[in-house]
Amino acid sequence: MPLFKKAPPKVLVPEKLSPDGLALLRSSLDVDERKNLTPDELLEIIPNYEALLVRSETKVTATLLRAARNLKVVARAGVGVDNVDVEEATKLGIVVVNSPSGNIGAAAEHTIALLMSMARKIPEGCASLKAGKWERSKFVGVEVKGKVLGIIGLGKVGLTVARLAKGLGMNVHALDPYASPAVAASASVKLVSSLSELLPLADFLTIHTPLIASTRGMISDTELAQMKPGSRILNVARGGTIDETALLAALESGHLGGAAVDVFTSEPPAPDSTAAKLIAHPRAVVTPHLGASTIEAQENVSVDVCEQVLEILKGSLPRSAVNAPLILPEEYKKLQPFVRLVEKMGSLYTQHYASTPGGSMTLNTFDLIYKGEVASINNTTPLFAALIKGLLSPISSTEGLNINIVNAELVARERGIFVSEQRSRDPTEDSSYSSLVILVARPPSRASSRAPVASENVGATQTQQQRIISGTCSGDQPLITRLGRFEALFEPQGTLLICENYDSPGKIGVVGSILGREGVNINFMTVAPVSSKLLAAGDLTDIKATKDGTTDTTLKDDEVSKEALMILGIDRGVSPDVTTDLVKEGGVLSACAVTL
Ligand SMILES: NC(=O)c1ccc[n+]([C@@H]2O[C@H](COP(=O)([O-])OP(=O)(O)OC[C@H]3O[C@@H](n4cnc5c(N)ncnc54)[C@H](O)[C@@H]3O)[C@@H](O)[C@H]2O)c1
Ligand SMILES: O=C(O)[C@H](O)COP(=O)(O)O
Repeated sequence: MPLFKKAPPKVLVPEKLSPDGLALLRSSLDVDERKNLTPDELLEIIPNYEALLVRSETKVTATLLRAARNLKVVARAGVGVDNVDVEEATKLGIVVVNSPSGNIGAAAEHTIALLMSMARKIPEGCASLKAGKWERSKFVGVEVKGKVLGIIGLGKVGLTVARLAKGLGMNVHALDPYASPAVAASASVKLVSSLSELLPLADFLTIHTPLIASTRGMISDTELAQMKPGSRILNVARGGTIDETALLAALESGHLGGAAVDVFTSEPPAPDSTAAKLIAHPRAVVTPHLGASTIEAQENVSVDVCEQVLEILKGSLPRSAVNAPLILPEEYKKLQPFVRLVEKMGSLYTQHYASTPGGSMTLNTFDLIYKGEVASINNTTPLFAALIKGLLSPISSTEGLNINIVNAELVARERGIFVSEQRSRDPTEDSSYSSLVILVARPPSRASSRAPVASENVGATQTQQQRIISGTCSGDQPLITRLGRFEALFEPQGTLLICENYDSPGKIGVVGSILGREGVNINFMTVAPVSSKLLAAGDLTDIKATKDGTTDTTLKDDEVSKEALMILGIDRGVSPDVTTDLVKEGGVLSACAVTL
């Protein structure tokens, strides 16, 4: 069965990405590889695409994002998202994902390769030999063993570089105000507390920070002057962390013994720029942003982001959204089935309750209650977003309403939907389920669109029985366990016909023949009786509550227990005429079709 019901979503790939990831997309998406597009060409075609896959060359500007009417995701096949206007993407509800660790090893190894090249003058020796010369005494290098490597930024790449450098026998000192002393100690790295402490120590200095306000121009004339004469510097992080003019001057004056640079303030550097002069300097070893350019790293990042693109276009959670609350990888597996469940519950709510004649979304204030094991999920933002998406997707065009974890709260606020999330770690009242999610509609009130998850006490909801849906997950499979006053057990999947009726002989046959007349096949059927707990509690007013919140005065007390919901899985949607006939001719109390 195709993954997407309509035409496959279109994906634009304007840069070279490893085919391994793209192969994952091609079976279900329309992948368009268009290299060497000018910014104007990109702007012109971007409205046709739902996903954009880039590396560091494509500038994903605010103008481009605003023009991208159908864009749901920008995937950066790499770490740095400095070429993407993440703030604008967030405002527009476009998810930005990256691959935070796919190229770490490659970047660290490239740093070591440049370090050794610079120490042993490999590029110069190589160029000289290729030019037909044999100049052995000209290219005498230095050993790195026993030398001090200073690292600025002891994150993923910095720490990997530290470990590799320790293997080469170097003494490693690092400056990173946010690094864990325990992690540094585990890699035998001595943490220092300031640049002025680190710079005079280092024989080699390497930068591994992001380019942010505190690191822009972090190494300039003053800092270079504090380094040992003849020391060497490396930048495989981001252009702009080292001031290129100051670096060129320090090389020209002979103060620095060498510089190895993979990244530049402007890429590719303009012909007459300072960076171009730096590149031309004889003691500079340079590469054109090749830190992540290994077959392995490109496979890693490509597969990583392509998987995420598929997830997002299917409406699921991305692993590494840059502009969304972080979902811990260990929570992802646990969360995913519940995200699907809650979205289905929201959609069922709108289609079942809002489809009541005269019904509407007037009950727009909800309790979303997590009970049992699901209550231990710390980050419930994806569940909140799934509810908003489920509630609204049946009543809005998918193009217009691009709800995701990034913009759900804003959309909810704009739509006047208020959700109070509550949790109870107590076992669920129905001990056969280890987790239950309960959605209860409350009379409208003005509150925050998303009240904090806090309460351990969910007793307050017990009187709000009318519009209530509860569900659980069996493995990865969402199941609805309660719909209104009926105890159910069905998969919220496909088109379902939900009929309320008196549980009497022959009813199923009549419904079946009306559907047969219309050429509708029944795939499965289940009957949901009135909740035994409600009957035991004897609150008949509550039991007699109708779907639209009023009380059914025609229902005799002894008839209550005979009521049931008939839930039929059918192979297509049915017209309102069919549901009207079911009530008129089939003798059911109410009927509605939902597609989940
Ligand atoms: N050349 C390439 O192809 C290539 C490949 C991969 C990564 N990178 C770049 O390498 C850099 C590091 O990547 P990462 O994945 O290790 O990032 P990371 O976020 O894991 O690590 C960055 C570290 O810098 C530290 N830091 C932040 N501000 C600092 C400051 N003012 N002083 C000292 N330390 C500071 C942070 O605490 C963090 O530990 C990034 O700029 C990334 O874009 C380049
Ligand atoms: O941020 C990154 O991942 C690196 O700088 C690699 O960039 P690239 O994908 O353009 O090689």
